[in-house]
Amino acid sequence: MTTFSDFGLSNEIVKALSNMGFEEPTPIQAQAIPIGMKGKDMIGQAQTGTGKTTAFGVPLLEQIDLNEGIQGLVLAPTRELAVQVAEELNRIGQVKGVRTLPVYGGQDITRQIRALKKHPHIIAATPGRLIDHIERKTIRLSNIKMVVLDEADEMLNMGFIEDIERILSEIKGERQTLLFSATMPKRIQSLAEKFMQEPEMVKVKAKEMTVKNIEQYYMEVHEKQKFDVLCNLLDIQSPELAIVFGRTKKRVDEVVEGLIKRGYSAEGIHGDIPQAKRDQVIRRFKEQTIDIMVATDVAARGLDISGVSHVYNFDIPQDPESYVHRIGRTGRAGNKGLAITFVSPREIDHLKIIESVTKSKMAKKPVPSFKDVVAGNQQATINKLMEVIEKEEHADFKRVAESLLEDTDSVTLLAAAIKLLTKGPDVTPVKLTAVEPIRVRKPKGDRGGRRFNDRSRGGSRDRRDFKGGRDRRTKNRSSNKG
Ligand SMILES: Nc1ncnc2c1ncn2[C@@H]1O[C@H](COP(=O)(O)OP(=O)(O)OP(=O)(O)O)[C@@H](O)[C@H]1O
Ligand SMILES: [Mg+2]
Repeated sequence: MTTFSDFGLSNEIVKALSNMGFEEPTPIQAQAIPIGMKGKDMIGQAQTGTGKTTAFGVPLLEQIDLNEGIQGLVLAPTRELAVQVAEELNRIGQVKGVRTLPVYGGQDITRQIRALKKHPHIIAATPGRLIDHIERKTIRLSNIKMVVLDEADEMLNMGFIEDIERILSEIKGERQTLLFSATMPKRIQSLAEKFMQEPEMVKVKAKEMTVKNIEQYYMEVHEKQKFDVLCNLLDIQSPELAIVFGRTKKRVDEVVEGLIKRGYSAEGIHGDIPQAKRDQVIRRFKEQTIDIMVATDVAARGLDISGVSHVYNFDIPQDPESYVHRIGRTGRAGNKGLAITFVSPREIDHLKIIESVTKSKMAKKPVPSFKDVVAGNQQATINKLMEVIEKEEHADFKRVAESLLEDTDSVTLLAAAIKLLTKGPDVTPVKLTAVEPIRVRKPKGDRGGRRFNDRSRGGSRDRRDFKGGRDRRTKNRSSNKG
């Protein structure tokens, strides 16, 4: 068995990894850490949830000299991801004393400037805000030894290329550049050629782009039925935590509103929601104060939230990469997960393209019948009853129960209790604006498909959703949006 100590790491880092419960390196870690430690440039690809953060984090942390300034830089496409990467690097780096600071748009810049004065060693940033700091001279990149582009392909999709170029041009001298993602569209090649020196390709071989421990299904659902089917599934499957992906910000808002009307605890996250609120939603979701998070693709990449048992694609994703990343929010670090994609009848061709590019098959699952829903709700009640018994929360009620049993038999009493506790069909009206189905557009003389690999030319994605929200750089710097 390979262990982390086989890589010639410092005792502090080995200890930190063991404190985190990482007993052995994952395949991408086993391949990437030795190459990273040699100082080589690298392109790393491995499936979602397989530990890419630690794969680049360890060689990065090992290079840090505690007496120097900012020496490492991780760029990420979204603000939440920058925060999460910083958290993970801080956990691994703490025994050694390495400090990582997240720097992202939407957060008070003076607060960031104050934090920068405490001399972090590594910055995990979204490109737009980092450029703000470079311009203000509150961050200097002159000592940078290593740059990591996490979710590099997504940063390209979002049009961050110029920002990245600008940032890298600020870094003089020798630098090691790493580029990581679960998906590597061909376009990455040009990025690599431009910014990297003879990069090693590290790819964890897998037949499918998605991990095996995620069960994948699709349901053929008419637009108008989607909301009721979602509610039924939530009742039947009672996910520990669920992420529901919708196509647009408006869609997310409407689904959240509908879910709340029907009594679910749900909140939304998308690019127009103020950063403080976005942070709060993520926090509440992690703490399981809410158990459903409805999101646009802003939450599709990199987020690692334990307990996410179900992903529902309320709207089918625009492209195969998005599908891979969305469903990859479940089934992480070897856990099981379930992903269900709603497909309207006219989107079946689009579904086939996703299946063929990702080389994974989604089994068709029938929409739940009325009987399934009733049975599901009853089962949920029974689970709740058994949980009370297990936790011994019923002691105070024993006396009442005994006195009730003097006049009524136990089966009758229990049946009445189950009836009372079981959720009936909730038909509270919910209004959703219909979205157009995604159609496969076949270019002349082409059977379609391939072009979906290359989103930069596809252009069908709702870009408006990303403005500001995904830290896109805006012209108006003073708004501090990027
Ligand atoms: N060696 C290890 N042993 C056990 N758990 C690990 C190990 N390495 C990482 N993990 C855990 O696995 C989870 C997923 O890791 P990470 O977020 O780095 O995945 P990823 O490959 O970057 O996924 P994505 O493509 O979705 O960004 C995290 O909770 C992390 O703490
Ligand atoms: Mg990641």
